Amino acid sequence: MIAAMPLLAPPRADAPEARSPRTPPTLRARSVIPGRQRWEVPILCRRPALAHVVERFLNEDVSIVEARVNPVTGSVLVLHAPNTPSRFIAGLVRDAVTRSLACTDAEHTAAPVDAVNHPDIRPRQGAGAGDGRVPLGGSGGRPGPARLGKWSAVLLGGGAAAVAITACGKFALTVLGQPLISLGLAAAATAVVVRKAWRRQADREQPGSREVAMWRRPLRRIVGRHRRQLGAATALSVFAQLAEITLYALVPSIVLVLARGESAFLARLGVAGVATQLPVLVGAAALACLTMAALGYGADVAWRRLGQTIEDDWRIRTYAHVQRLAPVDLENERTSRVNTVLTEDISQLGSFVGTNLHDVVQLATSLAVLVPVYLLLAPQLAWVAFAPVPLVAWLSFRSHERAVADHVASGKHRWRLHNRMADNLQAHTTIKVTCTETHETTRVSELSREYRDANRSTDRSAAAQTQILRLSACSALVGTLLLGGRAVLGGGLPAEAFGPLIEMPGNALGKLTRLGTITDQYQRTLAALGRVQALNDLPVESGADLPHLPTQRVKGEIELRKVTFAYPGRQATLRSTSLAIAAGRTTGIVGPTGAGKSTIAKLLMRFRHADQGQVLLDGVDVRDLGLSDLRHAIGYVTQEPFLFDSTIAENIRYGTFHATDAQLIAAAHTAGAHSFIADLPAGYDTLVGERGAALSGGQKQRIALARTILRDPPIVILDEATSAVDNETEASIQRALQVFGSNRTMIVIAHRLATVRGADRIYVLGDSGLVTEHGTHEELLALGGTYTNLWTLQAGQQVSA
Ligand SMILES: Nc1ncnc2c1ncn2[C@@H]1O[C@H](COP(=O)(O)OP(=O)(O)OP(=O)(O)O)[C@@H](O)[C@H]1O
Repeated sequence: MIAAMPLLAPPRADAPEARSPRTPPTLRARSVIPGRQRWEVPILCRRPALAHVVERFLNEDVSIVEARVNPVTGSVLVLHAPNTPSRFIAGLVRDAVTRSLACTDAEHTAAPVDAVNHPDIRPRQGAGAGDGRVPLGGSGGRPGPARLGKWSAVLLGGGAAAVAITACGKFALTVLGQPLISLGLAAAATAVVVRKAWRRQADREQPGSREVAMWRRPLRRIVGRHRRQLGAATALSVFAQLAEITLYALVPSIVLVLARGESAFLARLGVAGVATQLPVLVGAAALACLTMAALGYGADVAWRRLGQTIEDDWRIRTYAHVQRLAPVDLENERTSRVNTVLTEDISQLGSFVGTNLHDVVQLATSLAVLVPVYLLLAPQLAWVAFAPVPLVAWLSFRSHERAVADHVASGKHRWRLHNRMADNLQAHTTIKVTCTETHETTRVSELSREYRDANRSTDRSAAAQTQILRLSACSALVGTLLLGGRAVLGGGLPAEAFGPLIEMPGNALGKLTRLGTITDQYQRTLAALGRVQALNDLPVESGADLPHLPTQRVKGEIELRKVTFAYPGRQATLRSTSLAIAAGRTTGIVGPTGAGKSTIAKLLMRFRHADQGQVLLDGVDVRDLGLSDLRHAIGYVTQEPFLFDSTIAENIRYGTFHATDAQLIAAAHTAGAHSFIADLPAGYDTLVGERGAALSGGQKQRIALARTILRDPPIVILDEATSAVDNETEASIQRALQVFGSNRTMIVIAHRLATVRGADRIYVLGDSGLVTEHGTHEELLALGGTYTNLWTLQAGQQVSA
């Protein structure tokens, strides 16, 4: 029996990280891909009890599908919905670790975490009777004592404030009645609310946005050279908002004129008598209404257009940059990350400008009007108008955070349901074969019901939050009516000055309710800008400015001189490899899988660079040749060629866009593709589908071969380019290629020795790209080495086949 030990022992001296639970734990991203993240958390290393609690906290979170913590390595694996922002998950991991660490404190004062199924976890003696569950508080899932402490503080603070106001209510009212003091207090309180919310959101959802915000004028970077458009959209927004405020001010004034008979202010302006004043005021209101609608429409269109222009601008610029990146930056999972930046992040920049900036300008205009108007016309009411500002700002942030959490919760259910349905559709044959239709229908119904229930509670809370926000915003209206009415009755405020002020705070506060969303969007935009900028900062392939190499001057003599090369983090693929490829001849390269044959082609095309040694073309190091010229001189056909989702003709013409139909068909003939293309109902106009899905492997290879033949480069590399075609077709392609290949440097990489049999020279590679044999087919057979063994083996296989 394992001896009982403290529930969560403090970090051991030999633990990799010993820190106070108050300092944020160190997290290092190991891999972050949509739907799956792996983090390294040193503090969890060799602390099984802590790791177990972190795992439980994470698995209790609705946004996480599954979490696994390895106490030996301190690695945390999180599986989640692919559309959940990865930063959000990172925040959850950090939060779970912090909360688990905080339990170390809590165990002194409250119920322990528990003695659940883990031998390391035992309640401390006298620490309270655990019920076998982690004490979680409400939706936040925080340990009870922490929440209790927070609420006690709120209650104590509220109580103290109430006592203070009762005790010195008159004094407080007198102080608040000073407009500048009330304005200052409201501004300070709002600043505190915004700052706290900003930090919370930045830490939980968008790490990195704070750093980007430190850049000088991030908005200016986003907008770039479209400042004029920004100015025009801003002006339209400001005037539309002024028209709206005017309308809000005119309506109560009209009612006032009707009630009191006449407006002294208008009479002083020469518009006397209610019969004249009424149509003037109504006309002004109608004009304000029209202006508001027209300018509002103009502003909306201008902002949307600006958003789209910015998006378009960034996308084109970034895409052009991505095209010039080294292939190494676009391999494997990096492609999906780059794709996310090009699509989602750049859309975020555009949509923030297109939708949220409009709101920001309107809010700023409302406050810019509200403050001086109140200070001028009714300074004694200013505190009523300003007091709800921090409260509404706080509620706006809270409701937005809740909305995000709700959205994540329902997103998890939606993801499960969609996954199940997509799986079932793909597995329809299996389901039919196993007669499990009813079973699957039941499973989908259950998931659908869970999703419906999750949505119901999300909808309820969203509706409640909207109304709570409205209610708080309306409190300003009630306060203004109450205190303003009393001031008018007491003679301290002229009714004519009070009328236009009634609706103004409500209008401004209504806009303030969007503050949470705007701040959140701003942070997302900053984080997106950071990623877009990082992509744009990646170095491009060098060599565009190197000496020109006209294709017609290329002879095609290639040499690898003691080349050593290793992919990052791998053993050397080529170790001091040397080989010479004669100009205008056909050279075969054979060898076991992984020997480095394709790597030689990549080095020649400068997709990668040799760590040592040189790759020479016509005696010049390829690094000293113009990149575009070098690649123009080489035609490279791979085993798995890429076909675009268009017609066969367009795919063959890709790169030689002006080729005539006759040239196109001639190339297809040489590649052995014409006969099968001609048999298709739409011939050369046949759509090949996504990545050539509507064609067989051998057909795709022949189209790619035709594409290179049409380009007519002086050097051609066929890297298993005909591996998927049958022997007979390959033999006929080879016959056709003999004409095409005369006076052209051809490098044929193949496993099937029959493919290279006719080559002028064949290199046999061994481990680490070492050349073990070379010569013609006959010379190699005479050697009786590896090549002979392979040939005998393959010939035997053919005979038995
Ligand atoms: N992008 C890469 N990153 C890391 N390692 C790589 C990469 N590409 C290839 N390798 C490794 O380099 C070695 C040589 O690969 P290469 O594709 O050149 O072999 P090959 O001789 O052409 O093999 P095959 O006959 O199977 O096509 C292999 O061990 C492979 O795993």
